[in-house]
Amino acid sequence: MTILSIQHLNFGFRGRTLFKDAQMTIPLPGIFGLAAPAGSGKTTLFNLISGLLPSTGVIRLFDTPITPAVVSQNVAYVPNTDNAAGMLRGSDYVAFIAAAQRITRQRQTAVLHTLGVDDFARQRLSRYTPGMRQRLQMALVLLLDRPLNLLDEPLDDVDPASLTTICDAISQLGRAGKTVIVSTSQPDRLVTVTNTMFVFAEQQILEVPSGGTDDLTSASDQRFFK
Ligand SMILES: Nc1ncnc2c1ncn2[C@@H]1O[C@H](COP(=O)(O)OP(=O)(O)OP(=O)(O)O)[C@@H](O)[C@H]1O
Repeated sequence: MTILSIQHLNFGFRGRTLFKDAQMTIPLPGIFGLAAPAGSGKTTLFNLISGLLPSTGVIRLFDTPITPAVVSQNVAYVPNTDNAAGMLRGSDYVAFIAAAQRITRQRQTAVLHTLGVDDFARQRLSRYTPGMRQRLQMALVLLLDRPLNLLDEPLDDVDPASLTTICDAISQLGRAGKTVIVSTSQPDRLVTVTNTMFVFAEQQILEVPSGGTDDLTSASDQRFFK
């Protein structure tokens, strides 16, 4: 069963083409990077995979064309946006989602502890640093326990301790047989979790087989990376 298959993807905004007859395939579970400069289409690709944007292409998850039901059963998507529910405490936010998803209190407690979120769970989300916000989001990803996880820049701009903690959680997902796609505009931050990267070049999505960030210089324009 193929995890993700994208064929003949065409998409752009206001006359700017981001993807032109692009393909992308993930045949087996694993951890994958999506390394591209700011503004090149990483968030757009995640929105297309999760059906939030319409495309003319064919996108299949687990051999099934995407529908809201297929996405909600199989995908955890962490967008790279500030949480709108800023007045909520982190613990309330987790409890709200855990109740909707029927996740036990025991599992919540264990996962929040693993991510070190229990240290600041009582604080309001509006006071969170990027590292705290991403650790909380990562805790939710572990709790949701979905086969495909789309993480939009969870490592960019976080403090060193959060970087290590989040990388450990991503590795944990990989060991559990989940698939994770981690976008970044700072590919050096991904090297401890994967050396398999997708990059964008000439409106195509290319897989860089291995070798970490060295290969990115030839596949994409390194000047644009932060
Ligand atoms: N709703 C929209 N309407 C018009 N243009 C958009 C819209 N969303 C994104 N774009 C444009 O599409 C391009 C790709 O944006 P996208 O957010 O997918 O890039 P990105 O690689 O995720 O960037 P970043 O690293 O800054 O998050 C950008 O030029 C952006 O301005």
